[in-house]
Amino acid sequence: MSTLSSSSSSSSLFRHHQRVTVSPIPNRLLPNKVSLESPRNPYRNAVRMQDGVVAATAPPLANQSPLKKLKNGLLSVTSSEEYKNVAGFDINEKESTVSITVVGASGDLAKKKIFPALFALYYEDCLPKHFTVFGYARSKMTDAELRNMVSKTLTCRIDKRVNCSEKMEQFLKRCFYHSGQYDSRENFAELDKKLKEHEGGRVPNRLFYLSVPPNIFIHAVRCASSSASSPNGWTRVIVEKPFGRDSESSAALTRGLKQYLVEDQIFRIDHYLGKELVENLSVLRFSNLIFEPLWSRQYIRNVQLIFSEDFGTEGRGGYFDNYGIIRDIMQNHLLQILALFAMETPVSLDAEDIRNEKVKVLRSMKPLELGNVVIGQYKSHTKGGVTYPAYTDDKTVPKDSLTPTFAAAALFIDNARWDGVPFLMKAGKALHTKRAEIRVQFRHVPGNLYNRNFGTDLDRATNELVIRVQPDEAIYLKINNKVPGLGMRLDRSNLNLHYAARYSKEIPDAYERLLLDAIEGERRLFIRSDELDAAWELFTPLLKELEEKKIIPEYYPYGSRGPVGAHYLAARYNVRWGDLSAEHHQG
Ligand SMILES: NC(=O)C1=CN([C@@H]2O[C@H](COP(=O)(O)OP(=O)(O)OC[C@H]3O[C@@H](n4cnc5c(N)ncnc54)[C@H](OP(=O)(O)O)[C@@H]3O)[C@@H](O)[C@H]2O)C=CC1
Ligand SMILES: O=C1O[C@H](COP(=O)(O)O)[C@@H](O)[C@H](O)[C@H]1O
Repeated sequence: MSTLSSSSSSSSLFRHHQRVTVSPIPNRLLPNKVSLESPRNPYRNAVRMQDGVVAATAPPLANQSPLKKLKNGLLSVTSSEEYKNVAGFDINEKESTVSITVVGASGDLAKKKIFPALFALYYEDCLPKHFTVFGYARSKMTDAELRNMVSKTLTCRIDKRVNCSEKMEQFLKRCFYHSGQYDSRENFAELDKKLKEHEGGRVPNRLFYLSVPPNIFIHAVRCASSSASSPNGWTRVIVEKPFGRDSESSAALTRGLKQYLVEDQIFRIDHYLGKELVENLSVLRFSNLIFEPLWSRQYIRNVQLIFSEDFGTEGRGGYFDNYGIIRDIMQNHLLQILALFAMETPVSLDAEDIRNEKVKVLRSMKPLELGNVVIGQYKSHTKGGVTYPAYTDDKTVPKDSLTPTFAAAALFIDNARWDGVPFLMKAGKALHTKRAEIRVQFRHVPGNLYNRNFGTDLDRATNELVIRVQPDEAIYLKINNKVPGLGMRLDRSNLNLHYAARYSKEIPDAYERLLLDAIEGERRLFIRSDELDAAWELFTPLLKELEEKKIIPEYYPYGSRGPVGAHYLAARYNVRWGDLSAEHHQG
């Protein structure tokens, strides 16, 4: 491992102009754009001086320039100023701290996802040395009551239970609460005072997580930015969806946020981008030779993006009825996956390069047409003596609601790579199974020598790549092979990367990755405002038409496979939904 040595053991590294030698870490070994202190920097301990001062090796903060200064493989500097110039890192920098304020801490998302994710990061030693978590909401609570509430939802990973309860206690001691109104500058100023006490004179960095209903976003941002933003560190705000309900309301939200924040401070979260297999999509495409050459209209017949849940909107009907499944899942989660799937190779893994490519895909797409969409709504169903409710049985949902709980759509990308390839999306609640997957169906083999072995149904013989995002993460490729023996019978088999079998490590929750990224200022997995605008442009005309024409959804029984209309839609493009074929269980 690379080491770092100093010619003196003095605690002040450059006090006497002593010469410091720093052995470089080859660029190729460093992860893309991580900060020195990042837990994702595998060399962070290697560059820590014995006296506790962090001295950076040349990369990653500096570009190639320090390498020019290398002599016998060592970087040589004489002063902190010179060090700062070559390494891009101020060795005398004051220690910093991160305060994470969960706005809406009494709510469902905070309890279910945000606090548990923060604890998991703490357990994994991924949070900075100095950090504090603050809950902020209107509910009256003491610090002890917050800790008690939070403690109920913290869990230890199955594969990592060592010291878990001690770690939980240590984590809870770092959690505090402040009760206040979301539109009160005074209340945020009180929060600011408390944050300062905990920051103890270090450079304060502040992250606000807006885990409140969307009508509160702007009030909270106004008050947080004017009364509780960091004076000399960074201030970032994570915003939860929904980002509006159409182009106009989304643009208004963006304008509102940008009155108080610059784009770089806004972290619009789409938690599907934090899922392991969605993150893996780019690795699969761009670090294997075998996929990218096939990744176009020349070899791909259709792409299917499928989301289903085996439960209804229970408990969230009030929110859901104003949005429906198209806004809840398709316009964000599935469209984001589509953009990552279809984008051209980005210039680099930098956030802006990736987001530039995603925007290009979205802007190359045609807005959805009503004729290419099927909507459904679940109705009550009795099975095995149990009666499952209809969507409209929810007391918070109007009895005559036409809000879709299911939708299927065909989308097209008008560019050279994807011209004519249907991208089919399907999303639904209260279906027979819970699953999210990407299915890529390849074209038939031209002049296939084995055609007669497949009978008349050539679709059965096409290769299909399945990326199962959840549950039971897997990537498998359906291929044709010969059944062993003297005859010539063909079979379908899966080349299967089954994560549970391949890796014993538990897969982190999406919120862990995204929170860590926000703390580190990594924007790659967050939605930029132009991406959001482009996404809404595709869906807004359709959503308006559905509502204006009061299109009646096709009713499907709770727990079923959804409306039959979805099959007709797919058939129009010569597609069969891969998740419904008899074989898909093999995966
Ligand atoms: N829950 C989930 O699984 C998901 C949620 N989201 C989004 O995350 C955000 C938070 O979600 P969730 O925790 O479920 O939301 P909640 O409805 O639980 O609201 C969070 C907190 O906000 C405050 N609040 C609620 N309603 C109002 C109101 N009308 N006026 C003022 N304050 C209010 C309450 O705190 P208090 O009364 O103490 O101030 C509540 O505890 C929302 O934007 C949601 O759309 C996104 C994806 C999934
Ligand atoms: O954003 C949302 O996602 C959840 C599904 O998330 P998952 O990580 O559990 O797959 C969905 O239930 C909810 O309606 C939607 O708002």
